[in-house]
Order: sequence, then structure tokens, then C-alpha cells
Amino acid sequence: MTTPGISRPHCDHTAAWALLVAHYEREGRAFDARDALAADPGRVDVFSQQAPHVFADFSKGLIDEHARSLLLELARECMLEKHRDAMFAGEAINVTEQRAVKHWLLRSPKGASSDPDAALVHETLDAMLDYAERVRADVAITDVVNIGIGGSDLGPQMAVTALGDDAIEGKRFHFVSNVDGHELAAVLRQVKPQSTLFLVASKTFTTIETMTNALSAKAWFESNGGTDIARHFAALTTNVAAAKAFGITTTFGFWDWVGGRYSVWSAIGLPIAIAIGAAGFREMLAGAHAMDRHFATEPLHANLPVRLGLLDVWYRNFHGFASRSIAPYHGALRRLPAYMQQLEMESNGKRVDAKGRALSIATSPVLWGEPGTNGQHAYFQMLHQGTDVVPVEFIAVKQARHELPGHHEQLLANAIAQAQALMQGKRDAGGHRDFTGNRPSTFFILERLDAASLGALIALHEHRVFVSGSIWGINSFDQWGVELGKVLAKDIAPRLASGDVAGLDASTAGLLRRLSPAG
Ligand SMILES: O=P(O)(O)OC[C@H]1O[C@](O)(CO)[C@@H](O)[C@@H]1O
Repeated sequence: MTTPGISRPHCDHTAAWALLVAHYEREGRAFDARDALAADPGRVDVFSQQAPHVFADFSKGLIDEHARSLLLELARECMLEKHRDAMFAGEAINVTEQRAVKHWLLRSPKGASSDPDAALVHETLDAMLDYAERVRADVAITDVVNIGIGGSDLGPQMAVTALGDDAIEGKRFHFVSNVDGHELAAVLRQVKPQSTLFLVASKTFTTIETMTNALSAKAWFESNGGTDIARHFAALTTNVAAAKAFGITTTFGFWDWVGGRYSVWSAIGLPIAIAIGAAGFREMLAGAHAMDRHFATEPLHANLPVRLGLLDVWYRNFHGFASRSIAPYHGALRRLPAYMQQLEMESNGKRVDAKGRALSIATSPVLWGEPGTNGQHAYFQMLHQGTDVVPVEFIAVKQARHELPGHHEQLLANAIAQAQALMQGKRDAGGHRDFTGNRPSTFFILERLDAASLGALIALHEHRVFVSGSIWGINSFDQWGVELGKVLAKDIAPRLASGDVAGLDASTAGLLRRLSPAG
């Protein structure tokens, strides 16, 4: 793969990769974490890492010290550090769109970066946070409706849900993403024009779902007596001209070097700032910045995003695990799996390298999950006794934010016990009650769920995705795979109304006939 200034090898053609293949065949496949822990309790210290705000324990993982050092060698041979440094230097590492990748700059403190965009970032941040504080103080606004999809929805929704206990009283937050009118209609039934602020969040300001919802919201607003669009609509976008043409004059901008799924730190984060305040939002940025520094400066062997990204490669390309389950043991993190899905699968769900050549190695796994303990009573059966091995990631928070006695102990006990059960297993000759065990998990611990730790946790995962994407040689920062369906939907929409099936394949024509009112 070539990025400006860096020529990087195909990682699966390196000596380290060949050694990893051999090591997997010799020892990796049969590795048993139970035996490894019994033989060496010190494994817990070797296979764990404290990073800013986040501790991770992967001692129950299916990895030994030799694989660990070969993976670090792989990272060196693949010039991971150079690639990382190119991102932090503002080089156009998003090669298919010729763009820099600078979401990290959005959380760089004032005066800390010499990047030419730093001053503008802070000017915009100050304006956006000033606006957030004014909205917070405005008691006439009781409802904030964010209209956006993908990265313009998942980040703010996840973070407001995670930190919403701190939200000011008297304001409700609604997130409308789907073009399915049931979603917007349900929100509009609950709100009034004079007390609602609509935030139209779209990097491009062209996304069909968001534009359809925004137009309907505006029409509803005007037909229900709303008059002051400037007060009741704001746009969060890189396309300020399109927002103006739409009739929105209050806009907060960001830049093409912020990918949609990396935009929660930009103006797209406005709902979070309204929910938790300017100081809270700055804490979230500070937590993420601390993780940026960790990723940028810690040696590879003590660098948590690097260690996790390399473990992902080991699991995907050597063990052949095709999915990963995310189990946040905190109800307020219930939108985190969805957020992670976009972050990782839209970034690394690619079958060609950065030059467009087909890859001969597997890339992004499928990510999925629900909060614990709910998942235990739904799909953990498969995790414990199914035929596929699925690495599980537990996320536990030490301190609860409620006073109800007993609950938090139960919650944490379940998280620990599930990880223990997956690893230990239980022999039973009867078959049905037999747990093979040795099922890998990683266990994350946050001291408390606050803005800073959430910021660090998200940044950790952004960088982890960078690491695996870099080893796989792909461009993690484009998303061409979402285009084709969008284009075809544009063709299908008028056909649905008219019933015209000319030129369609027989299957698609059949669906259209069934669903068309004209059919
Ligand atoms: O913010 P926008 O431009 O409306 O895009 C929304 C989402 O659509 C995508 O482009 C993919 O469909 C995502 O990458 C993005 O987060």
C-alpha cells in the first residue's frame, strides 16, 4: 500500500506473517488459556494494559507470549508507526478520497497542535459550546430533536444515552434517523413547534433519509404555527451552503477531513454538549485526547489500541474468528454496540487494499451485542456451547450512578462470572451440559462512566480499528460500499409509484409488483 510519503509492504507477505502462520499451526491452534494461567499467574500482568481511563485484561485470550511478540514484529514490518504518524501529521492517508484524517485534531487542546486547522477548530468549538450553553439556559426549549443517520446519529445518540443522567432537567432528547416515517411521526406527536429545537445533522447535507426527515420536520413546524426557523432549526454540516439553501441560518461547520463515523467530536456532538454542558463536552474531548497521546507515544508493546488491533488480526486471520460480541455491562452503554458496528465494519469491511487490489486475507469481523445481563438470557447459550467460537468483549464500570442496593454487585458479578465460565467451561459426559470452555474474552474496566472515560473508550476503539485496518492494508476511511444501494434506491423509488418494472431482473420486479400501490 502506498500513502503519501510511505511505501508499506503487504503485511501477509512479511516474514512475521509467515512465522505467525507457522506458530499458529504448531501451538496457537491448540493453545489453552486455562493451562497458561495455571502455569503462570503472571500472565495476567503480561496480558493486561492500563491506558488513560481504560483498563483492559486479555489474559483469557487465545494468545501466548510468542504470538504476542510476533504480532509486534508484524506491526514493525508493516510500518504501523509510520502510518500512525502520517495520520497525526495530517497527511492525506485517506487515499481514495485524497483527504487527511484528522478527527484527533478536534480533541487537541488549544495551543497544543501546530496543525493549520487548529485555530479554526477551536473557534468553531467555542461557538458551538457557547450555543449549547444558551440552549441549556433556554427554558422555553424543552425538546431537542436530532435528525441525522449513521455517524450523524450513532455517536451523539450513544453518548447522550451513556451520559444522559447528567442531562439538564426539563429537556428531552430525541434521535430521528430512519427514513421510516413512523420514527419522525412518533416524535412529532410528542413535541410542540414553539418548544422544540431541531438539529439537522449531516456531513454532506445530501443524505436522502436526513433530507426527507428534515423537510418533513420543517413542513410540520410551519404548518403547526412555527415561525422562527432561525431559532428552532440548526444545521451541523460541512456543507453550509446547502443548509442555507434549505433555509437554516444557524449552522456549525466541520471539515472533509472528519469521517462521518469519526465526527462525534465535531459539531455533530452538539446534542451531547446540550445534554452535558460545555464543560462536560470538553472533558469528553480531553479523555479522547489522552488516548490520542497514548496511541501516538507509547511503545507498541504497551500501547493499548495497538495491542487490541493486533489481537484482532490474530483472531481474524489466524484463528479465523469471524465475529466479535460486545457486552457492555452498563445499561447506559446500550447503543455502544451499534456505534462500534459502524466504526469497525464501515471502516474495515473492505475486500481490496488501499490501491484497489483484491486482498487474500480476511478483514473486518461482524460486530454485534447487547448490554449484559440481557444478552445472557438471549444468545449467550450460543457463546458458551455453540459450534463457532466468538470472542466476547466485556465492558464493566466500577462505580454505579444509582443508589439501589445490591444491583451493581449483581451486574459486576455476572460480567466476571460470564468471562470465567467462557474460559473455564465444565466437563460433563452427558453432552448437553458440557461446556468446552477456552472461549476467549477481553475485559474492559472503567472506574466510572463519565464524559472523560467515554471519550477515551471511543478514541481507543477508533485507534484500534486504525491498527487492524493498517495491518490489512486497507483504507479505513472511505465507505464506497454504501453507494450502490443508494443509487439503486433512487431508481426504484419512482418505479414503486408507477409500477414500472421495465429492465429489472425477475426477482426485483416481483418484489416491486407486490409492494407498488400501482401493482
Ligand atoms: O452525515 P451524512 O453526510 O448525512 O452521512 C451519514 C452517514 O452516511 C454514510 O455516508 C454511509 O451511508 C456514513 O458514512 C455517514 O455517517
